[in-house]
Amino acid sequence: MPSHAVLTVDQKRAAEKAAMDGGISEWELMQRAGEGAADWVARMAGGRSVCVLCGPGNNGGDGYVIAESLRKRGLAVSVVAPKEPGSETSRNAREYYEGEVSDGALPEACVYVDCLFGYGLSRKVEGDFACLLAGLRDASGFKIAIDVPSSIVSDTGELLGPEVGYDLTLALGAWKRAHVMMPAIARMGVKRLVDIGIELPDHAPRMSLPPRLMPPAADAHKYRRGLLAIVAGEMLGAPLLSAEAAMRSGAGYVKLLSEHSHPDAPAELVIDGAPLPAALEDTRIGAVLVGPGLGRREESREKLAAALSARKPAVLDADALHLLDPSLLENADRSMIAVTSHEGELAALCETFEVRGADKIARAQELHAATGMTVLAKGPDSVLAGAEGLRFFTRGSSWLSAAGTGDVLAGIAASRLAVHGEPQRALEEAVWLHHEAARLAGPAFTAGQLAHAVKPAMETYL
Ligand SMILES: NC(=O)C1=CN([C@@H]2O[C@H](COP(=O)(O)OP(=O)(O)OC[C@H]3O[C@@H](n4cnc5c(N)ncnc54)[C@H](OP(=O)(O)O)[C@@H]3O)[C@@H](O)[C@H]2O)[C@@H](O)CC1
Ligand SMILES: Nc1ncnc2c1ncn2[C@@H]1O[C@H](COP(=O)(O)OP(=O)(O)O)[C@@H](O)[C@H]1O
Ligand SMILES: [K+]
Repeated sequence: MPSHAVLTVDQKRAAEKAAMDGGISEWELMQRAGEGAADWVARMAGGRSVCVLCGPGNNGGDGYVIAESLRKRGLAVSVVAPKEPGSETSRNAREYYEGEVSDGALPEACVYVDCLFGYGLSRKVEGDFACLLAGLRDASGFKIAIDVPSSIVSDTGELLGPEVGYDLTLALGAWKRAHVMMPAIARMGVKRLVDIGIELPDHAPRMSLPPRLMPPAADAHKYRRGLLAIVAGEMLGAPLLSAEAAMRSGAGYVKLLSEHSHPDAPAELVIDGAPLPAALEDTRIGAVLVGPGLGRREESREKLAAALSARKPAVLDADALHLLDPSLLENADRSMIAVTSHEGELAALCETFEVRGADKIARAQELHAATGMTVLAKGPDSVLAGAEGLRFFTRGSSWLSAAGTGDVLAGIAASRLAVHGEPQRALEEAVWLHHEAARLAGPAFTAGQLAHAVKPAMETYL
């Protein structure tokens, strides 16, 4: 089975070195990479012409192997290489390719394969390389990036040259950080992994895998399936959206803890008006959600304090993340807390807990390390940091960029937490269900419609 590890360049180089120390030559690895990529390119080309752009390093070496493989399959192939190969293995590859190589402008082709630079990109792309990439950006053919798009830094997703939009990106041997980070992923098109048969580190950060959900046990009842208590605050709409999603995500019983009446609340949502500390004493509560619509006043802080000192599995979202501070965490069971923060909330938490990570991945990881909470840093490049390590997700629908979709996510996560009590698993399941609900809801949905689509999304993973 291919590994789902997401590696830094150092980790990838170490894995390749270990394979070579084990007796596989670099040339053998390059042939595997090139042949595996050529299978995809041939499929996409469907007999049409292909142009391969080759750089001076091993990414360029892959390009010559791809070109030769396509040539042998009878395709019309052209190769452009502004500079001669510089490494021994890429020189082998250049000799292996029996066709013509030009160092001129980008020729016309139906499919372009970009092998200028892979994870070895070390500085701004300029001169002939930049001209070729600008030509590629403006060309109308199908564009395939090999390993990492040539203007993108593998470890950071940073752009160091012309911004080309690819249709397909083929990661060789392992996913790299750039394959999960914005803005890089927005330019990569569909992403696929080409297995080159090297062992990858067991405990590396990895892509999240689709969850496998279970129907309730034969002897289930509403409490055993999970009782979720949602703490209501100043604004009524947000916790109701969370509740709509939570009722469709597996919990057997969803309660809104609120001193106010909610005329718009659905009939199946129980409203408990008891004073909050007393309501939270119910030992049957499997999880608490606090934050959506909570407000940021002194009463809001008291509610958050009460929710945390109940020491139950909890999802913290929205206002709760602005109110949270080290003193509030003193009475809490941090290992049972799941946080769903967007960029602004993550920044606020990092400031409160003095976390200064260089990028989103580092911030999520360091916030988890500093607090013990399981942290989901949301967005098109959601990253989850918890006791089981880092998890990355493929990008969800951009229609999720609508008000209230975060309340829906928090409701799903809290519902899953009420079902099994495991924060990292709950957040992972929630992201998948959220993305699937968005896919099923199609374009231009409202947060309420998204919450309703969680029910059919559940079916996908049962
Ligand atoms: N190792 C293995 O086992 C396997 C590796 N594989 C493949 O190798 C790729 C990594 O290869 P790599 O390390 O040779 O780096 P690569 O991405 O080709 O670039 C380095 C070259 O580009 C140059 N250069 C950099 N930036 C530049 C710039 N802005 N402008 C101009 N030049 C620039 C740099 O030159 P220098 O900095 O030395 O001047 C050097 O010559 C990897 O992504 C995968 O595709 C697969 O075959 C599987 C097996
Ligand atoms: N462009 C996007 N592509 C994919 N997912 C997105 C995008 N923008 C937002 N999302 C997702 O939508 C949700 C928005 O949550 P949030 O910002 O808390 O919204 P709100 O506070 O209005 O409920 C998050 O789950 C986030 O990952
Ligand atoms: K490339």
